[in-house]
Amino acid sequence: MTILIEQPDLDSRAEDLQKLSSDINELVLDGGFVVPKSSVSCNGLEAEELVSNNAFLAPEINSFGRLFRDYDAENERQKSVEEFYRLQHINQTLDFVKRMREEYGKLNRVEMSIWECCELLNEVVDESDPDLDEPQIMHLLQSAEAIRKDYPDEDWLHLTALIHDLGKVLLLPSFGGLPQWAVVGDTFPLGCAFDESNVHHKYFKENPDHSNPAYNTKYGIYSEGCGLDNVMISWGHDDYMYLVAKENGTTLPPAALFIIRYHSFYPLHTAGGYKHLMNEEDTKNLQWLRVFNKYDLYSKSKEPIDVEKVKPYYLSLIEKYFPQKIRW
Ligand SMILES: O[C@H]1[C@H](O)[C@@H](O)[C@H](O)[C@@H](O)[C@H]1O
Ligand SMILES: [Fe+2]
Ligand SMILES: [Fe+2]
Repeated sequence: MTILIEQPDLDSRAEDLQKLSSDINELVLDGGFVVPKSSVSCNGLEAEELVSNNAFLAPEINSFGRLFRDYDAENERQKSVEEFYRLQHINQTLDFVKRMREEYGKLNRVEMSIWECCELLNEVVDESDPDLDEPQIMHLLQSAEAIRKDYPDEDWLHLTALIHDLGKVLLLPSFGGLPQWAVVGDTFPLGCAFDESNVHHKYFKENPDHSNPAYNTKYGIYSEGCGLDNVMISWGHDDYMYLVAKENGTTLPPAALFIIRYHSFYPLHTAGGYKHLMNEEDTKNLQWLRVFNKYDLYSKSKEPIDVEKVKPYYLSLIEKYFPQKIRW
């Protein structure tokens, strides 16, 4: 027990509190990323072994003092998040996704390096996220540094974390200035019934595909085990960044591309919906995505990262896995 004999001045109390909160954060992070280390390499794709032993202890509260991904909480922020999902669920249709993929697949808008894009992301605000109001570059670095700490030898995972949300530049005018509902938020397949594992599922009722008999059955236009590569997923930052990485000839492994492409597909990777569309390869890659997801979600905190300090490391990874200038 501690006995306080003197009332500390306000400044030093504020400092103490800050220190305490950063210690707690440190603890939460340490406790939050307990994933068994192993020497598995990505090419061996033995993440399964790694995940099944996963002793993961997730932190319970986000930096607003609330549960992570609590879409039913009663507060102002949730109201705007819900409005975001209403628009997203009404406007994402199979036809829209097809048009977007074709249009953005041309990669004829901008030429720049990966790091330049990281810096651009600071201009971007994500209205779908109930857990984050820090600049996006902090989120990239926080998730990359957290996964690097637990998987020091898997440098491909560090870079994957750094770039996974870069597709959010679609919100910027030079990338077409798409509306939030066409860029962020959880993703889901089009061309088959909307599963109840989607958050705020009720708003799909107003989506024109909902009443189309070709699209509103369990399989819709797909078949059992057809593979996610053949499924049209709602358009946004995931699929765009996947296209950018792939078409610019990244040497990142397939698991990295899978993570980038499906990291917002919570209805599948967290809620377990739509599994009937997966093939064997998806099942293997999903193990890595699940590892990644913990770091993506639970590293969101107020703990700042010294950008200049870590920048040289990430520049070396970018150089290893990407050409200098790439097409966006
Ligand atoms: O609000 C979040 C955020 O926008 C993430 O970047 C995305 O990956 C999530 O799935 C989404 O729900
Ligand atoms: Fe994301
Ligand atoms: Fe993210």
